Amino acid sequence: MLSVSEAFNIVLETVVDFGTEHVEITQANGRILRESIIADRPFPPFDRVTMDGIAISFSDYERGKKVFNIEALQAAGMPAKTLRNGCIEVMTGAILPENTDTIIPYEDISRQENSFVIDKPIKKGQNIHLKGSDVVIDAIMLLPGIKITAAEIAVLATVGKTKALVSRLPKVALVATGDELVQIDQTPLPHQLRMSNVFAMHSLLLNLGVNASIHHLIDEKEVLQKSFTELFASNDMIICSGGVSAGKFDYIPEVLKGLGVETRFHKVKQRPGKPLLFGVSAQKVPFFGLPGNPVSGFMCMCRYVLPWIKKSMKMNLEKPTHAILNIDFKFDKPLTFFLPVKTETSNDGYLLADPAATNGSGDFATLTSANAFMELPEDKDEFKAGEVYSVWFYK
Ligand SMILES: Nc1nc2c(c(=O)[nH]1)N[C@H]1C(S)=C(S)[C@@H](COP(=O)(O)OP(=O)(O)OC[C@H]3O[C@@H](n4cnc5c(N)ncnc54)[C@H](O)[C@@H]3O)O[C@H]1N2
Ligand code: MOO
Repeated sequence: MLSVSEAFNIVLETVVDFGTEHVEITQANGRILRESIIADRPFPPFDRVTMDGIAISFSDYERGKKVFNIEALQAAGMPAKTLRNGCIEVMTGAILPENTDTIIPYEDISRQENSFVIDKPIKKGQNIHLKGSDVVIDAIMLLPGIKITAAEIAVLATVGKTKALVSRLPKVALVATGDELVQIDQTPLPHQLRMSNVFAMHSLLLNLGVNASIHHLIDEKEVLQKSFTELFASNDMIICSGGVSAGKFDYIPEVLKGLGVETRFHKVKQRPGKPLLFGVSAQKVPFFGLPGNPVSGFMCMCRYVLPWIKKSMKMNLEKPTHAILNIDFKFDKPLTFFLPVKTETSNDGYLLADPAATNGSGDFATLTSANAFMELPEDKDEFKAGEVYSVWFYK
């Protein structure tokens, strides 16, 4: 049986490319950029006044001049005026007037009829945001692979991009299998359940901006065979919940084989989620067969499926976050254990993880009081408070 890292590597080896598309800047939030964004001008594009006040030539002040005649007003949006020998009133955001090199705010001057008197010591070049001091022209401002957020949107806007080239989003089918499942708007009989798993998975996908169609298939080989044939033909990936363990009606591995889907692995040394199956169709459409137990499927989404989607969207994968286990914990099976934890930053800045009380992999209600899974390695049985392990966030 594979370890978590072996299984993860196999999953990442089979990433695909969903292609690219152009989207309007107002629709680009959360999408993965696929082009370099180049500065079409220096930033700031001109020497920019940063305080309301007056612009002078420092050499006049250096020679002992304290009273400056007001020659003109230079507001933001006006072309540059030229100083003769007094001062020009300037507003924040204005281009620096010609022949000036120093800005003195109103707070440090007093008005005398048609002049300003400098009341406080000043420094040459003060209160000017120099042209190109943030970014030089032709510099790369954004690289492909980043997630577009508000900060990147401002950059796109400032270089005049009305549209951005981003990764196309995959077309995903989410499939719930099992005769015990009913739709969520139905009242289940005593032996039935509402199909919660696929809706949780749908929500995890939405965090990446990815939508998915939701399907329910009953445990009948012919139904599974026919439906999966159609789903493989019309989707970029299939995420299936249930039917992958050892039960008499767990037909998924057999059905996949019949469809020519190559199983890359089935079962991983982990709890929950041991029966995880991963396969790839002849057309390179991946199939994630997640165990039906709700916490298992949820964890496998966070640990395997979402990173696969991120990498296929050519997103730079962030390094795993680490947290400090806050109380001792024991797990004595030779499996990696994914412990639901609630993380909190201590007053001295450490990320602490408190295990959430759970009844195991069927207890999805516990996930509401946690926000991450802590990955406890298979080669240890005892985990001590103060030890550091990686965490996979879902909130
Ligand atoms: N003899 C063995 N039995 C089991 C093994 C094993 O290795 N040998 N593995 C156990 C583990 S671990 C898990 S996890 C489950 C996984 O089983 P399946 O993937 O076949 O899932 P199902 O049997 O279809 O369902 C399990 C459980 O989850 C509920 N479920 C399924 N889908 C949904 C859904 N969409 N929404 C809500 N709940 C769902 C289902 O009703 C079952 O209670 O197998 C163990 N058994
Ligand atoms: O994945 Mo199973 O959930 O270990 O119970």
